[in-house]
Amino acid sequence: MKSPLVVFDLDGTLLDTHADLVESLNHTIAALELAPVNYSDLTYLVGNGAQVMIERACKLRGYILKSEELPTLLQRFIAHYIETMPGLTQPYPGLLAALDALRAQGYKFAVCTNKMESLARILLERLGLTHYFEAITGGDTFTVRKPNAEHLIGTVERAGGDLRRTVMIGDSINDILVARNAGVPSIAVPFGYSDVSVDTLGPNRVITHYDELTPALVRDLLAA
Ligand SMILES: O=C(O)COP(=O)(O)O
Ligand SMILES: [Mg+2]
Repeated sequence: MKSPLVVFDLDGTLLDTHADLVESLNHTIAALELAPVNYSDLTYLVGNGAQVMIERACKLRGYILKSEELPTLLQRFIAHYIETMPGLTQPYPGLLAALDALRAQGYKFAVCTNKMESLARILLERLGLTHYFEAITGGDTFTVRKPNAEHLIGTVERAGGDLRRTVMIGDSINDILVARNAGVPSIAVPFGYSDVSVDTLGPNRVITHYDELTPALVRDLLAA
């Protein structure tokens, strides 16, 4: 039988990326002389990748981006973000202890993020976390991305897992929806980037700290 798999979203779930996202995003929109965004704006901006984040930040500042302006801005964001990473980004409290405890019981892990795969890989590598994950997929890995079920299904395949023995954990609507669309139980965390309270998204469970992500919890969700 295949090992049980826990699939993690990245921004706002595994890692608190807010300070660096704000900084690189503000560097990007400064090229248009737009006023900076702040941390609380991220709940609306993050969750669909860098391109959407830039588009929404411009909209928030009353500027409707022309499609031909986007590639240059995206490159500006990517260059700044790569140079900064890992910056102030850190795993959320208790994450590493939870991963170690689950791993000791035979659980495997993967990352399913709408961040670009290359950025996710660089960030996890610079934080020394890559070794935890059997697979890392991003918003540009497949032809579709979260909340499309195929993003999660493809991630589980690459990780050598079994969809029937998989749990998804995330901070926003796309994570709960991708789990539902793929028929996988979900756990929501309230400390990331959701503009609505995560319990209204309909996850199977909400945990407020990683000390609640125990082998017993994952086992219960898989058994249900
Ligand atoms: O970068 C984003 O906008 C979203 O990233 P996430 O899917 O890891 O939350
Ligand atoms: Mg997220």
